[in-house]
Amino acid sequence: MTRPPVALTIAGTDPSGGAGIQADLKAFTARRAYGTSVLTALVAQNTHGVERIYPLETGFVADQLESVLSDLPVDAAKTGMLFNAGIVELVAAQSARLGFLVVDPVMVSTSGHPLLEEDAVAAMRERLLPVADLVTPNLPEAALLLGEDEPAAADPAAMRAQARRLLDRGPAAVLLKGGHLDSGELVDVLAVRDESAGGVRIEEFPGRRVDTPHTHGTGCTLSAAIVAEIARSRQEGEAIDADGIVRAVRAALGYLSRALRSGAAWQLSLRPEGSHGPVDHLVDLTTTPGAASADAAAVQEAADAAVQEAADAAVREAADEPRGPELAGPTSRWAAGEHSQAAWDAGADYRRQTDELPFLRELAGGTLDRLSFVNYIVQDEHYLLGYARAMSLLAARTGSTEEARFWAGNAAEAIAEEQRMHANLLADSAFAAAMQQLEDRGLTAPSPTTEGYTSWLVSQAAVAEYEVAVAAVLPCFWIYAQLGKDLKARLGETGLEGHPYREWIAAYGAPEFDEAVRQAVGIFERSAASAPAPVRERMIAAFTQACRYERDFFDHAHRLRTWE
Ligand SMILES: Nc1ncnc2c1ncn2[C@@H]1O[C@H](COP(=O)(O)OP(=O)(O)OP(=O)(O)O)[C@@H](O)[C@H]1O
Ligand SMILES: Cc1ncc(COP(=O)(O)O)c(N)n1
Repeated sequence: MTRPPVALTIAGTDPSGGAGIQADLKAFTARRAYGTSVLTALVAQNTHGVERIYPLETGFVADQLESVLSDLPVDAAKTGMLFNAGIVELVAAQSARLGFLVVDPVMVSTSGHPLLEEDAVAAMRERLLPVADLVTPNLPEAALLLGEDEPAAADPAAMRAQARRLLDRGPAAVLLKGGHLDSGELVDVLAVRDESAGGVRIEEFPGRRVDTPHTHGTGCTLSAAIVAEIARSRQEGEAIDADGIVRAVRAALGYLSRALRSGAAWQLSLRPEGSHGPVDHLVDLTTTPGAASADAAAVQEAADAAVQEAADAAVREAADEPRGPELAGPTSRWAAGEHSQAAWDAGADYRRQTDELPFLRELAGGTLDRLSFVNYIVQDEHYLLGYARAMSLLAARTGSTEEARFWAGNAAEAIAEEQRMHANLLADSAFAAAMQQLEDRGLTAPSPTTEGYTSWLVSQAAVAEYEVAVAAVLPCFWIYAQLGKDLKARLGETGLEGHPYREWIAAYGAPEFDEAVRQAVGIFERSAASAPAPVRERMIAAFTQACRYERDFFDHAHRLRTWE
């Protein structure tokens, strides 16, 4: 029996999705934990501030908690906005059932609105702090937890001292967040009980400030990410000692930093003036392909580079700098590491030639001749069957259950796609008429190019090294995803409306397809990383050859090329 790690958040809502329950659930999901939630207050707020708070009855908060705890094995939990003393007391009383408990002592929103009643601060200090495994105050919250007259720490030395004093109040660890420090260099200070380190271990996490107003919900996101890390460790049976806490905090800070940098270039609010937007909670899902496969440090680096690249691109775009004419850029968002990036680079010439083909230009412009398009679809149907055969062979050859499942699933999906395409074509009378013309001209059998490409794929899948066979099938995933994305970006929502080839473009630009591409690139990267150099060379050669076939496939379909 398997189950995912289970994380719980007890907090208020943010309908604009940047903070509170909504941020927590996104962070849980992005960090691969099953998210559950108990609401304390409904809050009308957005990136400009809090409008109104509608607290829920303590009894109803207790009922929700019971619904979750009586049914699900919560590995770790966090509290956010608890709003009043009654709810703080309730959570403290239930703390033993919450797994590893992170208390984010939310008191005031970024916009300055109180999120905790004054008389609840004492309950937080006396009842919740002592039972917490980790408390994550920002600078003003730490001061208030220590006492009414305590000044907020203004430098790392004062932060260390306050973190130690908070630890004396009972929690197992304190993460004092320095987001409110008045400097370009930020530091968060972690104090953890650790007998092997003489009682208390202090870790500092320095970081550079991201120059952005979009910090709404950073505290919520960070504590939720820590909970997800710890829930994963606990579900895997690890005890959470000082090392475990340090590791979880470090991983969560890395994620937050990527999310902050990725969201920094967003302009989400309809009224940008004075808006504090959210971070990009999903950053790891959209810019860290192959995350599960490669080694953690490399992934972190690749993710950081990818986020930086995306942020830079967005900034360039905002500055209206002229951009190159190419559809597909030189680096791909899907590259999972050096090997997949090297393959992508090796195929660059063929991809550029593909982008410049009349087929794709006319397709984007909606001027592509219907006969050419239908011919392409008919050839693609033949192709998909060959492709499915190649992937079935990969499923049969791999030693990994996970990879077998991936290839077999995609083989089945390719056949289903072939059948869908066929049905869709025949359902549209204009396309059906074009199909009849093709039949009349004897053009419905596999063309020499289709025959060549599919036979080559099946032979690679059958007799080349597994790694090389993976490389041969990869461009079909990757090039299509890139083309779909580029075409969609080029046309925009309005450009797609009423576009004659809308469905085809939408299918390849769809997020579901992204995930398949991410996995296929991940398998390639993993295979290459453990392959000897000559095999790696053959992988690049096979990848390039498939890119060349992709180019010819579009071109020859366009030109209705057939047997002489
Ligand atoms: N501009 C920034 N650049 C980089 N990191 C930041 C920035 N602002 C905040 N952080 C980081 O975000 C985390 C939360 O910081 P902060 O001290 O602002 O907590 P908070 O006030 O509880 O957050 P919130 O904005 O949700 O209220 C910390 O790890 C902090 O270092
Ligand atoms: C429900 C809820 N919980 C927490 C915060 C704090 O987030 P921020 O300080 O970034 O506004 C918030 N605004 N709303």
